[in-house]
Amino acid sequence: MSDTPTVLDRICAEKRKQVAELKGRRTIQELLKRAEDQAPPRGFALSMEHQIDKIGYGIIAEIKKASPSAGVIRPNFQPAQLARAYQRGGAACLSVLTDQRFFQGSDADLGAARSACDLPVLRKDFMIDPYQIVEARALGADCVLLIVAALTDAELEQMEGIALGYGMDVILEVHDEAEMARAVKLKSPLIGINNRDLKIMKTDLATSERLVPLLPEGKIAISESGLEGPGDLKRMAALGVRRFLIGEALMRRTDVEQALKVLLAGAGATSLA
Ligand SMILES: O=C(O)c1ccccc1NCC(=O)[C@H](O)[C@H](O)COP(=O)(O)O
Repeated sequence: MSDTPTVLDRICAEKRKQVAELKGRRTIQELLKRAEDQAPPRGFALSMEHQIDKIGYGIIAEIKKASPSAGVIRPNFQPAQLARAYQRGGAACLSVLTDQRFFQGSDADLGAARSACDLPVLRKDFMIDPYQIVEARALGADCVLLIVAALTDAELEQMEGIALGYGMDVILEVHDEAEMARAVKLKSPLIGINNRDLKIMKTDLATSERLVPLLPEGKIAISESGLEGPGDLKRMAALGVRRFLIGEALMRRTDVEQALKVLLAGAGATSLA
């Protein structure tokens, strides 16, 4: 075992510093008040259900300017425009990266994207403290993602409980069998299977192929990362997977509405009117 910190270790260490600093600037009481003042969550899981009923796929389309694995992906980055285009293109939900240091995102990106459309929004960040869950709701987020590899069982349970208490949905992200065994003990049915190994930054769709058949009854797979073309969606659909988190492949295209429509049509989606 190497002691060299992985990318995920570095991101989480940085996040701990940021959250400690944020707590000094904005008290949890202020955040709780702001979270209470928000309109109710838009129903993230439900929106995927509806879109699967309508067109056969529930796509979480991601708004991400840059990433540790790819550097800057989309220099001309306009979250509100992208959100509207994704909605027209057939997305069920949005994922908005709010991490600044590694993804060049911001909380303002989430607000701009959510206000520009009717889609439910995942606050895509690295959640290491319950404070960030309250903050996500205070920003208007409809869903949070918890990376099982980054949290203890007690932390997962606590953060999931806070999010579900707000009526938000929770995606529990796993990358191997041991993480999946921990995730399925929690309440949320949404299990995000990340095809990207966050330790070595390699993507392999075989991860979904290996893990999806192990999911217990009642749990729902979302295949995440490295999905590029219609063939990838069909390959996953053969496993029964209909929910996908897709970022880079769409963000690299000038016209993301058209790119999403082409992706869906190529994968056999129906009635994309
Ligand atoms: O995308 C990265 O390079 C990355 C690196 C370290 C931690 C997380 C990372 N990505 C976050 C994501 O969840 C992806 O943006 C999402 O699954 C979409 O992936 P893709 O379609 O491959 O952009």
